[in-house]
Amino acid sequence: MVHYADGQPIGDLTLRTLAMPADANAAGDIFGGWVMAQMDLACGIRAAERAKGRVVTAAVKEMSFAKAMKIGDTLCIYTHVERVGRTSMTLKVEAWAQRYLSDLMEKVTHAGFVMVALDSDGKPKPIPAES
Ligand SMILES: CCCCCCCCCCCCCCCC(=O)SCCNC(=O)CCNC(=O)[C@H](O)C(C)(C)COP(=O)(O)OP(=O)(O)OC[C@H]1O[C@@H](n2cnc3c(N)ncnc32)[C@H](O)[C@@H]1OP(=O)(O)O
Repeated sequence: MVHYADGQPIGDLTLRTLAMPADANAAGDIFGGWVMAQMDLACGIRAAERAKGRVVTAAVKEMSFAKAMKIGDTLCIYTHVERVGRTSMTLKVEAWAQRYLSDLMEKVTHAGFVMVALDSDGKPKPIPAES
């Protein structure tokens, strides 16, 4: 049973992974770019499921790093499809750290991602109705 320090996560748990020494600077802080890459992967998974096919990241908005992620923390990424347009969708993404060997979960980062569905030629394609 985990304990959430900053309210409850919004969205569905889409990805979990462990922050390793190779992902950190000399002070043990995990690089923001690594966290962002994991958020991109989570959005790719969630958006591909919704679009039922290939997607790309068109834009990343409102990203802010509220707390540091440390070596040994488990990164938990939650995604929520906030808006579905014609070929694009906007996802709200939250990154939480389950602190090393503890049940404490803290929100470290959040952002908005715009993902676009593509056809096999790499052109934007309409997102199908939800089934
Ligand atoms: C089947 C189940 C599988 C499940 C399991 C799958 C697992 C498998 C997971 C793989 C996960 C990989 C996830 C990697 C994700 C990357 O890392 S992809 C690499 C990085 N991204 C790129 O390289 C994208 C490069 N850019 C492009 O290709 C083009 O600019 C784009 C994004 C396709 C847009 O093309 P365009 O010709 O400008 O298209 P346009 O018609 O003007 O706009 C299309 C839509 O995008 C919107 N848009 C375009 N630019 C922007 C912007 N800057 N801001 C906001 N909206 C924008 C438009 O408003 C429009 O929206 P709608 O009104 O149609 O809803």
